[in-house]
Amino acid sequence: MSRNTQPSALLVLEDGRVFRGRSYGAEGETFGEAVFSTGMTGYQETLTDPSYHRQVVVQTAPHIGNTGMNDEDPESRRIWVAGYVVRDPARLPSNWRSRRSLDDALRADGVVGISGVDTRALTRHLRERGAMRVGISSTETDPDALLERVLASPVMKGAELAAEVTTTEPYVVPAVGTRKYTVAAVDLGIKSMTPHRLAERGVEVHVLPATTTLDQLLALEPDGVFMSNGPGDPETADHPVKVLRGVLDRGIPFFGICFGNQVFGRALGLGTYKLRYGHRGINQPVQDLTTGKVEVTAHNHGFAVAWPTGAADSPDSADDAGDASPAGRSRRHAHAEIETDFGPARVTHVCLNDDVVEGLSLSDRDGRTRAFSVQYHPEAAAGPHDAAYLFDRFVGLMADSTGTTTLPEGAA
Ligand SMILES: NC(=O)CC[C@H](N)C(=O)O
Repeated sequence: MSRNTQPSALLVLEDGRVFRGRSYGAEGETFGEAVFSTGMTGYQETLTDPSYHRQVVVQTAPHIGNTGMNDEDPESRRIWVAGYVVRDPARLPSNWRSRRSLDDALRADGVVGISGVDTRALTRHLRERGAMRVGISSTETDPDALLERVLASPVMKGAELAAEVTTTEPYVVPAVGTRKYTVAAVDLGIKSMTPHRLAERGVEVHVLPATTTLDQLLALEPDGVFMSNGPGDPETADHPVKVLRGVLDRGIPFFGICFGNQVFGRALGLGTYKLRYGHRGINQPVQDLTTGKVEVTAHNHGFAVAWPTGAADSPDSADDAGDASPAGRSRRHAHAEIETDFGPARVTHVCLNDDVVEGLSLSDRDGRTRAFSVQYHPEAAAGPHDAAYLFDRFVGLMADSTGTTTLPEGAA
C-alpha cells in the first residue's frame, strides 16, 4: 500500500509535544517509553529484542525497512517494541533473505507505528528532556485527549517486566560439537544469539524461567551461570539478585549481560539508577579500565549500575547530570574497587561518551576473576564483534574452576 493512502497518525509526548505523521504497521493506539536508537542497521534485531518491551523506539536512521524482514535474524519469537517511529519507510524492500516487508511484520504482531515523523527533532527533544512516556494513535485526532491517556500510562521506573517476557518452560540449546560445559542461563528477556554464542563454544545452555529458584538452578549442577538482558527497572529484580548471591556464595563462575550486569551490581551491593535518555545503538565506545583497550559495542540500556561512590555522583543520571569531566572521571575511577561479601570487586569497563559503568568483575583472594558482567552486548546482534572475547573469557572461567574442582586432591 502506498504511504500516502495510509491514515494519518498522531504522536504525543508526556510533556505535550506533538508530532504528526502517517500510520505505519498496525492501526490503533499504543503507549510506552519513548527512546531512540542510533543503529544505522539491525532494525530486525532491535524490534525483536525483548529488552524493548514497553518501549516505543525512534530510529534515528532515516530509511528503515530497506532490507525487509528475514527468517534468520530475529532475536526472539516476536516483535517486542510497544511502538515504532520512523522517518521514511522503504517502499520496496530488497534483499535476498527478505521474506516480508517490515510494515507487514509490524501488522502481523499488532505493533502500532508512525512514519513521516521528523525523527531528528524528536531525538533532540528526548536527548534534551530525557526519555519519557509517549502515545501513538491512528484513531485519535485530538492531541489533548491522547495526552491524557499518555499521562495515565505506566512509567518505566519501578517497572518489573521480566515475568512478561521470560520463557515459561526451561529449554536446552545443545552444544555445537562435543559438550564441554553446562551453563544455567536465567532468561530475563534473553536474545537468541546469546545461547548460540555459548553453544558454538561447546556449551550446553539450559535456558531457565526468571522465577527459577536457587535450588532448581543448582540441581542442574552447572559449570557456570549466566543472567541475560531484559526489560524493566533492575531495582525490581530482587529474586534474580537473591539467586545470584547464592551462586556467588558457592563460587560458581558467572557471566551477565545488560540486565544481568545490573543484577550482578546489585548482588555485589551497588545501586542502580535511571539514565536521562540511555544508550541505544551499535557504535558506543567502551574502555576496558584493566587494559586501557577500547571496544566499539552494541548498547540498549536505560538504567545503569551506580559508581561505588554513590548514584549522586554517577554520570547522566535522571536527577543529576553528573560530572563527566576528566576530574569527575578520575575521582570516580579512584573508587573503582570495592570490598564485597564475596571478595574484591571492581568496575572494569566504562562508556567513553559519559563514563557510565559498563562492566564489573569479582575476584577471589588470589586476584583470579570468578564472575564478571558487561552492560553492553557482546552477542552483537546487531553490532560489532569487538566484544566476542567475553564469551571465551566465560568459558575460560569454567575451565579454571572445573580444572581445580575435579582434579583429585594433591594433583597439580
Ligand atoms: N537490554 C537490557 O538488558 C536493558 C536492561 C534494563 N532494562 C535497562 O534498560 O537498562
